[in-house]
Amino acid sequence: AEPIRFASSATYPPFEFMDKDNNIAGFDIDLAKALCHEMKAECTFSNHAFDSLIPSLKFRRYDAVISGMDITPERSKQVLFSQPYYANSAVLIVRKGTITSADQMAGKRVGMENGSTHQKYLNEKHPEIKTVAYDSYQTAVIDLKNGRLDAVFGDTAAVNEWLKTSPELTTVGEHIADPAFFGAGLGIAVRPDNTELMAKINTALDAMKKDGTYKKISDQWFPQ
Ligand SMILES: NC(=[NH2+])NCCC[C@H](N)C(=O)O
Repeated sequence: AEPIRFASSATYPPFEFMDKDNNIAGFDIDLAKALCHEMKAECTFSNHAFDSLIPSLKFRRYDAVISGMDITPERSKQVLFSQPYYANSAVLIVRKGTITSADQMAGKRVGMENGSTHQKYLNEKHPEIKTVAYDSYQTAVIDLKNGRLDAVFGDTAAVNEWLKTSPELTTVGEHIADPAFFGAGLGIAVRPDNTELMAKINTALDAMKKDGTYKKISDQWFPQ
């Protein structure tokens, strides 16, 4: 059988990142590997810029995208999403002792990844904030630390991971989960005509949610 080629943007721990041995790793990767085991399929993984994932999926460079990707109405016009596999929310981070409340954000420079739902949300809902687009969240966080940005806006689970290694940063304001922008959770995407693969993925997800495999992987990456 042909392998299933998965693509991710591996700059977003704990979802996907390059580990110290330069292997792609993370919650999404472990989940995809378990899915492939369940589907009795061979899987490969590759790393790309986040904003190229959907266009290259359409060009058949790979078969599926798993990349901390929100299931949004807009993306659903271009790709077919699986059932949600993770419920998320978004939050702002700043350097401690700078901004203390979300109502101080007017005119501030906020970084986020190009093509992300966070970018779209801020551009549409908060035109008073100056958005700065980055190739990857990793670079945005570096610029927040060195003062080129006032804040970074990202998924809560990813933000929590950055905070672990950046004691000088902290969250500010509420967690945002507006479904019009952030959808119904994270999903795996395939081409719209690939209903066969999607049916297999959803069946495998159901089985893994039922037999405890999903919980085991989730507990490992998101310890309570
Ligand atoms: N692997 C990544 N870099 N993912 C970024 C995802 C950001 C956000 N959850 C979105 O769907 O737009």
